[in-house]
Order: sequence, then C-alpha cells, then structure tokens
Amino acid sequence: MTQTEPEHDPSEQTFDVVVLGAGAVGENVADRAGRRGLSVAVVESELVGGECSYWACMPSKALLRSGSVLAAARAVPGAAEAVTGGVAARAVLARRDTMAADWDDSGQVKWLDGAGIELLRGAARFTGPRRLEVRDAGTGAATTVVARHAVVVATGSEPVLPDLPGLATARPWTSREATSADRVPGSLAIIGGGVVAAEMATAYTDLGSRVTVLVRGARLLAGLEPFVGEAVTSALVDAGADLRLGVQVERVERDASGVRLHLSTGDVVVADEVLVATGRRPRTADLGLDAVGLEPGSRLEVDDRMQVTAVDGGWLYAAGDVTGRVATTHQGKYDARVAGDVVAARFSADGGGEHWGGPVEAAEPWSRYRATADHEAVPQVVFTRPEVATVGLTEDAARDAGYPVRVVRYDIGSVAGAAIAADGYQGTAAIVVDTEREVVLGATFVGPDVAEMLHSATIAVVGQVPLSRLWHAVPAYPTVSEVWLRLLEGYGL
Ligand SMILES: Cc1cc2nc3c(=O)[nH]c(=O)nc-3n(C[C@H](O)[C@H](O)[C@H](O)COP(=O)(O)OP(=O)(O)OC[C@H]3O[C@@H](n4cnc5c(N)ncnc54)[C@H](O)[C@@H]3O)c2cc1C
Ligand SMILES: NC(=O)c1ccc[n+]([C@@H]2O[C@H](COP(=O)([O-])OP(=O)(O)OC[C@H]3O[C@@H](n4cnc5c(N)ncnc54)[C@H](O)[C@@H]3O)[C@@H](O)[C@H]2O)c1
Repeated sequence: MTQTEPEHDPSEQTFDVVVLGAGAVGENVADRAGRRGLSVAVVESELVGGECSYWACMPSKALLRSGSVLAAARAVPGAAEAVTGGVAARAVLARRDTMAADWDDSGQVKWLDGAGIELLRGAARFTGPRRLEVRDAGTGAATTVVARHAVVVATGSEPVLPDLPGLATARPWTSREATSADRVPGSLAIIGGGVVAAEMATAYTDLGSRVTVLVRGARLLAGLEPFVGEAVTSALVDAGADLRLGVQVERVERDASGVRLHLSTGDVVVADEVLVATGRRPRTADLGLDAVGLEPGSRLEVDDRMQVTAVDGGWLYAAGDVTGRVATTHQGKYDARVAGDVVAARFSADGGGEHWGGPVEAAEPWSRYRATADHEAVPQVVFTRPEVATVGLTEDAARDAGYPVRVVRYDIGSVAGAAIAADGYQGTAAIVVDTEREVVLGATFVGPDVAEMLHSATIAVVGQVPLSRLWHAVPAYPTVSEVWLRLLEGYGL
C-alpha cells in the first residue's frame, strides 16, 4: 500500500454530472446527459417525478377530464339523453389518485434505474463550486457529493402566498391541496386569476363546490388574448361560479363557519376552504446558492445553452421552473433536452466530436444545443372549459416586439367539423401574422377540444412556414382544423 494515496472518504461520492431535482425536467436532463457515457446522479428530496406527476399536471387534468367528457356528451343529441347527472365526485377523485400513482414514485424510480441514473434521496445544498451536501430528511445524515464536470439545477418552483393579514394561519390551500384533496369542499374561494385559478375553478365547479374566484385584475388569464379570458369567464359564470373581477382580498380569518375573506369592496366571502393561486417562485431559497456566489431565493438565469449566466467556468446549468423562463412541463423538458445534450457533448469522452470550443459553442439558434423556442414559440394549453390553446406571441406581445402585425380571427363554430363535433359549438381562432414575412407569429384557439389543434400551429410558428405554403396544407373535411383554411382566406389568400 502506498503511503501517499489519499484516504477514501466513504461519505463522499463523485459523479460526472449531478442533477438537483428529479421532477420531469431533472429526469430528462439526467437521461440526455448520460447518453454518451457520463456517470449521472440525480438528487431528490421528495418524490421522483416532481410536481407535475403528483400535485400539478396529472392530478389536475384528471380532476378536469370527467366534466369535459360529460359536457361533450351533453352537446350531442343521442348521447345527451344518456347523461342523467353531474360528475361522480368520488369516482373522479379515485381516478385522480390513480393518475397521481397514489403518490408512490416506485414506477419512476424503476425508470431511473433502467436508464442507469443513480438516485440520491435527500435535500441538496451547495457547499462550493461542484460540491454539494445531500441531507437525508429522515435520519439527518449528510453526504458530500462532488460533480466532476457539471451540476444542473432543476429544483422547480413553489407557490407564493401573498402577505395578507390572517392568510397564513387560515390554513389556505395551495395547488398541492387542491390537486390532492380527498373530499370536495361545499364551497371554495380562489384567490388569483391565472392558469391554476381558472383550471381549479372549472374542476371544483364540476365536482359540486360553490366556487368564488377573486381576481385582482380586470380579467381572467390576463396574459393571453383578451377574448380568452372573456370566454372562460362567461363559461364559468354559466356553470354557476361567482367570479369577481377587480377585487383585492384585504384580510382573511378562519372561524367555526369556515374561511372569511374581507374584500376591498367591503364584501365578505365565506367559504369552507380558500385556494391561493397567485403564482410561483423558483425553489432556490435552501440551495446554498451563496456558496457559489448567487442570491438564495433568486431565479437561475440561463442562456440558451441553459448555462447559468452569473457563474463562470461552464459547470453550472439550470432548466425548468427554477429558471423563470417558462413554467410548463413540456417546455421545461425541452430545456432539459438542450441542457443534457450540451453537457453530454461538452464533457463526455466521445462527445459526438463536439467538445468545448467546438460546435456546441458555435451552435446556431434552432440547433439542438440552443433552447430557441423559449423566446417566441412557446405552446400552452389551459384545460378549462372551453379549452384554451396558445402558441407564440399574442397581438400585444408581437407589436411590443416591433413586428408589423395583422390579426385574423374566425368563429370556429362556423366550420362544418365543429357543427358535427357539438351542437352550438362556440369557439374562436386567431392568428397573429407578421405582414412583412407573411408567417404566423402566434395562434390562439378557444373552444371544446382545441388542445389537439395546437401542434399544427406550433409547427407553423416554429417552422416559420410562409402563408403561401400553409395554403397547401389542406385540412381534412369535416374537421375542426378546417378553421385554418378560413383563417388563411381571412388573410386574403
Ligand atoms: C396546479 C398545476 C397544474 C399544472 N398543470 C400543467 C399542465 O397541465 N401542463 C404543463 O405543461 N404544466 C403544468 N404545470 C406546470 C408544471 O407542473 C411545472 O412547469 C413542472 O412541474 C416543472 O417541472 P420541474 O421539473 O422544473 O420542477 P418540479 O416538478 O417542481 O420538480 C422539482 C423537483 O426538485 C425537488 N427539489 C427541490 N429542491 C430540492 C433540493 N434542494 N434537493 C433535492 N431535490 C429538490 C423537488 O422535490 C421536485 O421533485 C402545472 C402547475 C401547477 C401548479
Ligand atoms: N395547463 C398548464 O399548462 C398549467 C396549469 C396550471 C399551472 N401552470 C403553470 O403554473 C404556473 C403558476 O400558475 P398560477 O396560476 O399560480 O400563476 P399565474 O402567474 O398564472 O397567475 C397568478 C395570478 O395571481 C394574481 N396575483 C398575483 N399576486 C396576487 C395577489 N397578491 N393578490 C391577488 N392576486 C394576485 C395574478 O394577477 C394572476 O392572475 C404558471 O406559470 C403556469 O404556467 C400551467
């Protein structure tokens, strides 16, 4: 035995790449980063699969689906007669439990295993560049984990609770309680007017709660085209929700009668539960960011290679909600693919011949090493009823960005496919066109089942397909997508 050999510290583990957070984003980073032979570990403090699997996308969409199916049946004579009641809440909650895998992550752990990714259970904290402490929540035991090449942060986001007197002690729901509730409250007040508020108002109205939505601004879903908020608002009101626009909650208290919300109008709303849906912040407060020169709690700003811009050395990356770029699973996974590919190319032995200084650095926008779509081509579906599907820029955003713009709108209910799909189909489609290049900058669809229409628009936006060529993409008859033809005719083709 040589005297000079350093002692092996059994509590220290070294991997080529360490990913923090095993949500959908972290899992995808780890998968891509490991594809060229690098050793990869992912650290997870809760459940492998993250927010989307257990408290966000999957359970929330399960809560919404039954109501949508019933509404679709009610809109078609012959099927409508068979619908004799509302949704069966208990069965909806049971299906939701299945969609959330009963909050058991063994299936996803198996997937990590199969992909050759090491799972380290515990909360990670930086102690220095490429060095982390991982602490087991149960035993409190800490391990040192060292990344030979890169750390990728994918720790997601957490709900923001406004600093309202009485709110914190009124046991408010966040999206976690709303998506995992095991009973339906008789009444539910929702603070907020964004995506969570709109979706959960729809779901809980379907489930039989008396829902009151308290929106601070002048409209629901304010970041989207104005006709979106109008359509969702009027549908929610028709379904029995009480929607109040332009109101502030001033204080909250819980007593024997439930939660009392005192509004700026002087009114008091009383509900069994209150859901706070006022946005999210990056989950970085307890990450020890100060040990690498960053502000704890701040978002991790990245460039299009997903490299954290404020840290030198090319070892720190981030993807998903923690970056504050786009807070959806699909876009986070896109960023994850870019981050993973960049790390694999830069640091693996083969690297596809694209090491540091090579093609990864020189890569152009729209190459696999640049998350170009994050800027002006982001798709999103809001699973309200009517559904909302959007991609790219709204009219306002396009004008603000300096594009010469023309908007074409069409009533989706006028196409033959919509008449077949549902009696009295109501919906709107709009495209935002760059009149100089004659390409689609953005598209918005509102109406039953428009979610599945979205990818056609995403391809048009990402591909910057000229309208003159889109003209040759012939929509099948009689489908709802025939609205594309009407939109192009509306533009003058
Ligand atoms: C109610 C709701 C519904 C939604 N519906 C949709 C939808 O339909 N479609 C859609 O695309 N998006 C939806 N979203 C958004 C989507 O859930 C997020 O964009 C997505 O979960 C972000 O993924 P992520 O991997 O970045 O973060 P997360 O899913 O939050 O994963 C981060 C992981 O990191 C772990 N972690 C955090 N800190 C540490 C640490 N210090 N050490 C170790 N591990 C740590 C966490 O435990 C977590 O598992 C919804 C969000 C909400 C709130
Ligand atoms: N279908 C989907 O893709 C989906 C579904 C749900 C959530 N998400 C993602 O989750 C993220 C969080 O959703 P969210 O709805 O919580 O946030 P959001 O940012 O969409 O909306 C927040 C809402 O709360 C309001 N608000 C903020 N502070 C307030 C205050 N102090 N008092 C009253 N109102 C206040 C805002 O005006 C806004 O209406 C979103 O970025 C969204 O992309 C996506």
